[in-house]
Amino acid sequence: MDKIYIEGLEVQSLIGVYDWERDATQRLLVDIVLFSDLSTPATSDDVKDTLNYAEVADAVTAVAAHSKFALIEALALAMIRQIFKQFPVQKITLKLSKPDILPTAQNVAVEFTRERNEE
Ligand SMILES: Nc1nc2c(c(=O)[nH]1)N=C([C@H](O)[C@@H](O)CO)CN2
Repeated sequence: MDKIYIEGLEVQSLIGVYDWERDATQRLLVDIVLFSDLSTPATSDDVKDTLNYAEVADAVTAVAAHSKFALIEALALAMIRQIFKQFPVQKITLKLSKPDILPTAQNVAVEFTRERNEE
């Protein structure tokens, strides 16, 4: 299956388990793989025939901005659900990173792969 990638998308969200995380938004990074047959847009050269990655990035950014989850797991799945709601994609892999949170680790992240109707 062909793929569209969105890598290192920076978003802001109110996220975290602890009280001190509930006052200000934090920087998160999102990596997304959209599994989609790209044969038609590759031939037509028309954005109407494909998943517009700019629109997907906007949708995910909005989910982050308007949510208040404790866990990055919950936010990641909410992002996947919104993509399935708005776009005709059959399968998604989404990795959500919280890179600024642990002083002794470069990154922490969760990753989900889901197919439409199995979230
Ligand atoms: N599996 C997870 N573990 C933890 C999370 C999380 O979202 N998923 N979050 C926290 C805190 O909010 C963390 O970011 C600060 O220690 C702890 N563990």
